[in-house]
Amino acid sequence: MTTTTTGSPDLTTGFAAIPTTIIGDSQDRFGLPAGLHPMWNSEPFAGEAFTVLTAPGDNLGIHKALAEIRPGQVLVVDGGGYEARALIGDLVAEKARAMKVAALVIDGAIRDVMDIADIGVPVYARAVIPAGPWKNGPFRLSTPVTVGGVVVNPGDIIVGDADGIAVITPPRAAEVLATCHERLAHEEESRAKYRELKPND
Ligand SMILES: O=C([O-])CC(=O)C(=O)O
Ligand SMILES: [Mg+2]
Repeated sequence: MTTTTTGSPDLTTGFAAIPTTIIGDSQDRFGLPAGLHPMWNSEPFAGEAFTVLTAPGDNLGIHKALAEIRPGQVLVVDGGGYEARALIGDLVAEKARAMKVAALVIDGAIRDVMDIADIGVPVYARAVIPAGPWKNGPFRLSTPVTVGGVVVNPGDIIVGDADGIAVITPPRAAEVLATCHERLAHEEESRAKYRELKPND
């Protein structure tokens, strides 16, 4: 079954300026995939999820997804967390850049990591390994998936920064974004106060 609910572009853009830590804290510290890390020092991003569920180590579905994905969307791939075979490399990253994809979030491994940094598409994954992918399927597109233990539905808002990934469900997005702004203001107050502390205060 496919569930597609779309967040408004304004809300999605609004989240790009919010740290993933604050987003997590603003939704009871849920919605934060574990084990996926930025593969290079990319800029923060936010976009809607285009999901792929694939057999571990097989990227046929990723190629099919890149023919359908829209500019600004985030390709979210449930590869079952398999780390022994890369699901993408520089060629897939080149394709993603051409399609103006906001980022690639891979619950699996990648390769060609140096070239990917040059290409400039943010990529989050579990591991780097030279072994390449099979290209046989099976796969499903635009279906609910799990990445790093978090369910991602097509159209969920995906945010990434140096700390990792946050997932926001569109029906809660406006409320979560408002809570994020409150928390940012509160943290700024605490930060200012702590800066004034002297030893033994
Ligand atoms: O062979 C593949 O599909 C993965 C890869 O190395 C690339 O995308 O450059
Ligand atoms: Mg390659």
